[in-house]
Amino acid sequence: MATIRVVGAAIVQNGKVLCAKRGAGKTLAGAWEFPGGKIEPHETPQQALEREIQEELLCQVAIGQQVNTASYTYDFGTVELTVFICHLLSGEPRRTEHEEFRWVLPEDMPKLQWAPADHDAVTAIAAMHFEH
Ligand SMILES: Nc1nc2c([nH]c(=O)n2[C@H]2C[C@H](O)[C@@H](COP(=O)(O)OP(=O)(O)OP(=O)(O)O)O2)c(=O)[nH]1
Repeated sequence: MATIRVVGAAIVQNGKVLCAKRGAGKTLAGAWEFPGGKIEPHETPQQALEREIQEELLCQVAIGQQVNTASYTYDFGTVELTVFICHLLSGEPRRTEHEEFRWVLPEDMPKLQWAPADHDAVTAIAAMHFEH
């Protein structure tokens, strides 16, 4: 099975990170994730992330430091997830497909039930400190 290349945004505001709960009826329903999605063949990871955030959260982000890339094999295929630290440029994130949004302090993020591909990124971000 082909690898599914995915990008996720850890959007930071006031020292907290936006965590998003996947909606019912989707793969990995109810799991927490970073907003984002699949990278199209012609896109860089950053281009894909800008597009996905615009489409899914109806706002614009500045993409910063790459946190990590990690792979996890689900029953439907292998997801290769790259996570970036992002900041809001304009607009406020709005829910169009997620069940819930939560702004969470980095150290509290590991308490949520994350999609398995996200665990290393969450551990890395949990050790970071952002300006309030
Ligand atoms: N956006 C996002 N996807 C993630 C994360 N962790 C993780 O395993 N995934 C998986 C879920 C999906 O299988 C795939 C991302 O595709 P997508 O965001 O386009 O998902 P989707 O629900 O629209 O598509 P589908 O898989 O339900 O067909 O990667 C994450 O932190 N963010």
